[in-house]
Amino acid sequence: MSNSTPNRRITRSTPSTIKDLADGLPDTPIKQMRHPSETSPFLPTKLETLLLAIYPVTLVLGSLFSLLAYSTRSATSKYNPIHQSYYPAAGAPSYFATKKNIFNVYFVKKGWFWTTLALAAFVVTHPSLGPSLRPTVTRRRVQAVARWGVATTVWMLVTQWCFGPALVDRNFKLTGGACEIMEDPIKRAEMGRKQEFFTAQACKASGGLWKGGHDISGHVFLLILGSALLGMEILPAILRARGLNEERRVRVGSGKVVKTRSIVDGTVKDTPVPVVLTETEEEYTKLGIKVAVGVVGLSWWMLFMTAAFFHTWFEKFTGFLVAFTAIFLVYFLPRGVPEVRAVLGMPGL
Ligand SMILES: CCCCCCCC/C=C\CCCCCCCC(=O)SCCNC(=O)CCNC(=O)[C@H](O)C(C)(C)COP(=O)(O)OP(=O)(O)OC[C@H]1O[C@@H](n2cnc3c(N)ncnc32)[C@H](O)[C@@H]1OP(=O)(O)O
Repeated sequence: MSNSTPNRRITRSTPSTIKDLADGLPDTPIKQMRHPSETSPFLPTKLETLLLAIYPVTLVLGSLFSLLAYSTRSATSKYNPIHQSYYPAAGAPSYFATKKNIFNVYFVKKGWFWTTLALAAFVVTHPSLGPSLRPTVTRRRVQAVARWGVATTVWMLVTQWCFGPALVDRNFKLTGGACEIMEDPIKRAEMGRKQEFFTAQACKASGGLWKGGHDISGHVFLLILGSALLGMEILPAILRARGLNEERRVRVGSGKVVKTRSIVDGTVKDTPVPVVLTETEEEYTKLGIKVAVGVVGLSWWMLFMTAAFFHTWFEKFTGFLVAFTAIFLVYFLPRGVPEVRAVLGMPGL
């Protein structure tokens, strides 16, 4: 079919580059070479697939580890699904199998803060988004903050507050869960007055047991979403620093699927200019990347530990599924929908 089809929407006005002119022509062999594949823009590139595959592989390996490792089989306490941990904690197979381990308390339980801090460090220091360490507002910085905003909204709705209890708590109740105050008669009476506790946090804080429903793993969700967010943001910068550039596919206003190099529909306005950095700026740039890589690395380790010592297979699977849905919304939907891309942009473009 040629580009002159009457109902095809063409958003460009006057062709200003050779690429623009080529896009206006019928499908010639040259043009077909420029669009060698019409693969869905919603799908990750090969490198992204490989990197994203680390998550399910980590979950499976962690779960297998807990089944096979000598330390878990010989531990004096067993995994208790009601306490959601090895109980009593003193007999847990590893320091990382206890809820009070320092990385859980200060890193995962404050995970969104660390993710935000690492992203902020990258956004203010990396020259691909704006002048290093200067408070200049650039399109790329605004779009990076917009992507963070969407991810933060999803994190909040899933784990913190969704016009009342968070989605994980609502799901827990919908699947038959409830808060059971077992021992303390005063607390039991208090629970009677309040009818019931609606969130896992309120329930546990009152000494109750949050049991009976399906508890989507908040750890798996947060660790995957936070580290993938950082990974997807810094990947183009890391690749470019090594002289590489993995082409992603996007759908442009005319409906065509093209490689990112060919975007000419106005959703990306400027081309990267080579930046010359002072030594200090370069130091900060490297530091920004290092902080992000550090947070990604620790998140991966904690994901592995979570897979090995906490939750059921199904709880980990649903945590993974919800995180991947959010990653799709922030990083893959914009590739296929130009209107969303105009707002959220794409890292490195
Ligand atoms: C480009 C960006 C620009 C930004 C611009 C803005 C301007 C900035 C100015 C300045 C910047 C700096 C400021 C930024 C501010 C940012 C805003 C914030 O983000 S502040 C929010 C901080 N709060 C968090 O981060 C909470 C994160 N935590 C959570 O969401 C939850 O705690 C979550 C999801 C991690 C987990 O919830 P679960 O622990 O209740 O549930 P389950 O994962 O299902 O676990 C069940 C049980 O199993 C244990 N468990 C599971 N895995 C474990 C593991 N691996 N180790 C130990 N225990 C484990 C858990 O501890 C839990 O037990 P048990 O409830 O504690 O009794």
